Amino acid sequence: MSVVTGPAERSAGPAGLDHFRTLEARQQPTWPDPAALAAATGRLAQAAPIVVPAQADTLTERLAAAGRGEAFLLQGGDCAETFAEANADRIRNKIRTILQMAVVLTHGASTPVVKMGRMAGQYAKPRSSDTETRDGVTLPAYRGDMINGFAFTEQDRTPDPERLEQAYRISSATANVVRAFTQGGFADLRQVHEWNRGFMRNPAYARYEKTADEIDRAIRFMHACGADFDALRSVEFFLSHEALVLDYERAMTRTDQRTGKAYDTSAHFLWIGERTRQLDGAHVDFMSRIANPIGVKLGPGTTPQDALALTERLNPDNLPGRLTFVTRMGAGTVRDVLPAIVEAVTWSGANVTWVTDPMHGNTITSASGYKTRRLTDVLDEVAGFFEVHKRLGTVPGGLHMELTGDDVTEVLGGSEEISDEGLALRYETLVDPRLNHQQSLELAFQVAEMLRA
Ligand SMILES: O=C[C@H](O)[C@H](O)COP(=O)(O)O
Ligand SMILES: C=C(OP(=O)(O)O)C(=O)O
Repeated sequence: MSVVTGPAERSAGPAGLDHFRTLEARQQPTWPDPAALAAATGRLAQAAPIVVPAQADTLTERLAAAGRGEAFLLQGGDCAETFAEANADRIRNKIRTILQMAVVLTHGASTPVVKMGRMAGQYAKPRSSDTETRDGVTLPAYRGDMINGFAFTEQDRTPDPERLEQAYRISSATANVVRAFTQGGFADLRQVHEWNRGFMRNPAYARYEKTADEIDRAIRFMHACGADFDALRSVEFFLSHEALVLDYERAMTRTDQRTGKAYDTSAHFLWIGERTRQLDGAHVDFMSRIANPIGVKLGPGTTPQDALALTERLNPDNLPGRLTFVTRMGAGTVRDVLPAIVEAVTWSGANVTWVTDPMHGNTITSASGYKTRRLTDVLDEVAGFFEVHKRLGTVPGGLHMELTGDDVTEVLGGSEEISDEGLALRYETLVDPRLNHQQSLELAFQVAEMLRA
């Protein structure tokens, strides 16, 4: 835990943007060389933005619609992106998975699905412990490629500010590839539906055939009505990550010429994690001063008072779409803890978009020692989230998932059953387990059924 320090010339930045430097900032790296940090963030402060403020404003409108039940958010991507895997194949696979899920969810929800990647910036992780010990050797914990390397050597594990610039360059390149895939015909609705049909060829997935048939018929109906499918060849796709490393987020913040407001141009949407959402902490202060749409993760220890205080602090103007609460309670807890929070916020009149993260409250260690999750728990938390909102007459606005487009074996279960022994086959995540491509699609089909119900 440390107070973030930075170059003096920015300590009195516009609109108190640097006030966070006087507050406690949890989960920050201990940079060994302050001069190198100042040089790196100074260069970042001059760099071109990754996203522009107008796109962030568009997302605020989309999230407001999700808050009213007129759209549904699908946010997904790696737990921790890595520099090594920021290549076209991996990015394409992830986008394809999200697009496939989105078609199924659009059908289930009968509303537009807002598509958002945990991508192009998800390079920093909060950790339970500052250090890791192996065979009697203790080194700093791996905190994400933006900070240090995964290899267990002193050199790799020492936080290196040059990595902030590398994260910026790789995120910019990723954003470019994302735009190429989502604007260039790859997103064609008919093609995406064909991929889902391919998924159905596996007998294990026959139970989803009815939904696929219905989507088929809907597409043929649209075609018969003369729908312009060429206009559906590109999709809106937004970028997001956890705003954890405040030196990076501050350096990427620019004043918007149109409005004079500050926007963090590292992503359209940023969220504060469960471990850094202290009301008087640096993260909440910094995020209260930027105009992007933002999220806060709420774990099972959240009280209704905590949630209310966050709405007042982070969205004093009560702008719809500005604030999303991403609840991650755990399958066994969501039905007990979530109702009081939703009720209190709803009664206060605060505009909040409610999203479920069914991953982070359901992490377990397998008998074979892997950090994993059960697909059944993930689905159960989503079901609990829908049940609570249905009971209260409030709006379940979306899903926040850790997933990948590849055939990894990190989460237990699924129709192509991944067992405890199977985890070792392709366990590739550097921090938390992700749904693989097939599991992600299965989840989408099951959530579509919940949405229709
Ligand atoms: O993604 C969430 C956290 O970074 C992660 O769960 C922390 O994991 P740890 O307990 O292994 O540090
Ligand atoms: C760390 C994360 O989640 P949480 O803050 O909910 O634990 C995350 O989403 O990567």
